[in-house]
Amino acid sequence: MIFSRSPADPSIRLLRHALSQVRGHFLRSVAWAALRQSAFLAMPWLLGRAVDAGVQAGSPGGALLYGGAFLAAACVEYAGMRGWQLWATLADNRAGTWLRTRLLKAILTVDTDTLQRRTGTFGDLTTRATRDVDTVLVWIHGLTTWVVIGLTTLVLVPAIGGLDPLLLLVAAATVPVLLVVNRVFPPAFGRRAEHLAAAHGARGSAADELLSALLPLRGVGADHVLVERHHRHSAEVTRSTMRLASIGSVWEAVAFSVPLLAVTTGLLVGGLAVADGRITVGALTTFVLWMGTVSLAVNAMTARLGDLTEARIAAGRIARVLDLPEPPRPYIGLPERDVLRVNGLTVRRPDRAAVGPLTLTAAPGEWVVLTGPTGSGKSTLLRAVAQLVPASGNAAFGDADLGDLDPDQLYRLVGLVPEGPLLLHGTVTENLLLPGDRPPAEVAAAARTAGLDLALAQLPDGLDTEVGERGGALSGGQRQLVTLARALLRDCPVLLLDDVTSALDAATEAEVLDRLRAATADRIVLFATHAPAVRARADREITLAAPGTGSAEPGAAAAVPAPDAEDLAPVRNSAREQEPLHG
Ligand SMILES: Nc1ncnc2c1ncn2[C@@H]1O[C@H](COP(=O)(O)OP(=O)(O)OP(=O)(O)O)[C@@H](O)[C@H]1O
Repeated sequence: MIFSRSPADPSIRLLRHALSQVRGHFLRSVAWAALRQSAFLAMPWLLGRAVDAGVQAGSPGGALLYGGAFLAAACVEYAGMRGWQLWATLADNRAGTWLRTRLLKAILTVDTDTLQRRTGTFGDLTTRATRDVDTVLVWIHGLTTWVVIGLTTLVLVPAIGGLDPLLLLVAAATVPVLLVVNRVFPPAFGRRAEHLAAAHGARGSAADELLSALLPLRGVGADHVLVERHHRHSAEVTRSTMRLASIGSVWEAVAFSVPLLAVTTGLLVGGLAVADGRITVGALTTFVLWMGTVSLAVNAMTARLGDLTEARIAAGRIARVLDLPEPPRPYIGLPERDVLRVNGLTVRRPDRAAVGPLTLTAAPGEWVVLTGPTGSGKSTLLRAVAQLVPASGNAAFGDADLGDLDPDQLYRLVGLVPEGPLLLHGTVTENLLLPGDRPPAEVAAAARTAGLDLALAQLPDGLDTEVGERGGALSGGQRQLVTLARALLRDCPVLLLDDVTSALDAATEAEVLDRLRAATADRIVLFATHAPAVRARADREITLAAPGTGSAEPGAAAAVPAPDAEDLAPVRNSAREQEPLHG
């Protein structure tokens, strides 16, 4: 039924795509399900024949023969069921891995602004990668059931008609009732399922925030706000779950009672037919068992319709993230070192003052400081240079526009160290090697350049020190040094450093900056900061205007020479780039 929908619908497109990834496993599960259902449908007939041979014809040999055939069919049914479930499970597992891998790739390659705009929020990415993917997998797993339902209809319509047309009429009478039931319930079920998915998403965000911000907010006595917010979202999840369950239970109960009523009616009608001698006791036995199968098939159909409704909603939520990445770009030949040219880079966000424009040219070995009032856009512009935020204007390395590069190639070229250092649970070394393995000598050199050796001297296990949850077992300054060393290990020709020394004491900061300056003699460094020590070591400085006050003309954020250490009066805004101080 999914295939009848418009392929333009992203959720249907995604469901189809996920299914096509596991076509082989799915078809095998279909074959096993068909085998299982054939045996399952034959069993009532064989039992009926055994009853007739034994009871009606008084032939123990015949009863034994049909009884044996019944057992053989039961064995085939058992084997078929195992094969069906095994291949269906393999199919949904593989589809899950494929979906999660795509989702993670998409999240890693897309900029956070776009992600937020398209998905509405950051936090429920977790829900998309877990609950939503699982919902799609339930649908894939249950899809084979349609084969079972189809086979049951194909076989049982003529078979029950062959027993007695009146019995077929009783069985057929259930169909319009079920059609009505399945027309009434899915829309309401779908709306409530959507509400539940959104509630899970909001709770995911609240949980994320609770984990990441609990400590800082506890410091100002506001941690209860996070806890209460999480409770509120949890309560909404409970309410939505109950609302969905209440309609789901009515739907299932109605769908279950209709075939049961049909069985009861069938027994009455069948009993009369036996009394009239129109059918045998064995045929009545067969009919009653087959009606049980009809009841199972109807239940399964109801459940599968519910799965499809939920899977479409979940797939739509996943598709909103998956549709984000740009098509893959080919690798292009690039020089090891070249000039960085930023031309009119401007970030515009809804309801916010534009940030930029930023225009600059920097040659290998140059340090350019980006300074300006709080909120003037230093971090945003660094992220825009790194292509992590959509921006107008452009940034190029030599002749290559950074926006045209494959993300992997881009991040070998441009290393961004963001303002808030992020470490993962593990040792210092493990955190340094997150981007990839490097020889110990290189790790030691990067650690030294970043001044990590100074910090490590205070730590019990040096590079093997455990950093704790999100680096919480290190000081803020130590965390900054680890993230700086991690970026240095990438040996990128362009380094974008966002206030990476803000948590260091003056002496450590001076030492780290001197080492960094020496180690980046052939690299371009763009440093966003207010720090006098950095500004004193820079070749040039670009001062951004306060938010909302900048000129719309390119060059409003232009470069001026960096001040000397002792001459750190506020720098002027200038619309022209001035001569560098050094080299
Ligand atoms: N994800 C976002 N969505 C919308 N606006 C944002 C986002 N991130 C930052 N901004 C806004 O962009 C502006 C520039 O922020 P940015 O962090 O670049 O400033 P900054 O100069 O680095 O500030 P600071 O000196 O405080 O680090 C601010 O007004 C900020 O509120």
